[in-house]
Amino acid sequence: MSAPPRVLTVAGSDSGGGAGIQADLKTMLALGVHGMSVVTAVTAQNSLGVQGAWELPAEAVRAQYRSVVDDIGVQAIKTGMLASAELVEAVAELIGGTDAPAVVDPVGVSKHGDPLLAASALDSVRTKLLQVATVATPNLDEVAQLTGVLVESESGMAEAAAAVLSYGPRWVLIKGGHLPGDAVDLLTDGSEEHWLRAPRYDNRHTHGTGCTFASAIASQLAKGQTVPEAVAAAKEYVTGAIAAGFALGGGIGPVDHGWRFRADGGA
Ligand SMILES: Nc1ncnc2c1ncn2[C@@H]1O[C@H](COP(=O)(O)OP(=O)(O)OP(=O)(O)O)[C@@H](O)[C@H]1O
Ligand SMILES: Cc1ncc(COP(=O)(O)O)c(N)n1
Repeated sequence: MSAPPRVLTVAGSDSGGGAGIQADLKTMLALGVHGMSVVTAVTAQNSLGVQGAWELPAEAVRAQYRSVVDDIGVQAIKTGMLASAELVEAVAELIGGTDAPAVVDPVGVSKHGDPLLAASALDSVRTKLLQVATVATPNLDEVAQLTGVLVESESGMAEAAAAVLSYGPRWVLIKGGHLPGDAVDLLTDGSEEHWLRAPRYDNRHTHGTGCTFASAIASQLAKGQTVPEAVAAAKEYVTGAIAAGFALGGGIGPVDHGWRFRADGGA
């Protein structure tokens, strides 16, 4: 049997299993690729928030990355929580030296508002990490932090996209999930514009949406799709996962990474 495409996530661990490394690996399994991980930080986290976070030394991050890339190889990479300027710079350098598309989710804070990236790392994200991204996937809060552009409606998304593209990613996906109305995102490389629209589900259990979306894009890229094809397929997957999100614990539950298996009556 031939091996499935291989996808690497470089991200933080979410002990609650809804976001971070755990969301990424579940998404990769659901989309039929072989998921691998470089852990950047460990969080003590649940449906109520982040109770603690511990960053790994840059040396441990580099060693995990080399172990995977040098032996197994990767067809796509996804980055999530990178915690500090030192880790952002180390990861940007590693990705820059690897011949695989990279989906960069510039994670800043958790859904509960807990910081997952030091303020002192923002400049490294702007000048080092975005440059090596094939697709950058900021939400509107991350757009504001990185570029100063405040988006209050769909009409502001193109300006936000141009501001992010000025830092060098090939494509940017501006996620409008935090706006009212339909869940609308804009994908552009500065010449093509693709608007992705889905119904908004009135479901508070949306922990992990951003991680899931970015990992789904990386999985589809690893299968050989173009960026617009990969983002369209990933949008369909994340929308189904949000629609099926379920309650766990006393707060915000996770999206359902296994919704397609369950829809088929399996799992
Ligand atoms: N209630 C919802 N119903 C349908 N789609 C949604 C909903 N909320 C967000 N989305 C979509 O989910 C995807 C992720 O967007 P979002 O803006 O939530 O990312 P994010 O804030 O980075 O996620 P996270 O908070 O997990 O980091 C986008 O395609 C967005 O349009
Ligand atoms: C380790 C880790 N990575 C990313 C997120 C963002 O996900 P969300 O915004 O849904 O909390 C998170 N909460 N934890």
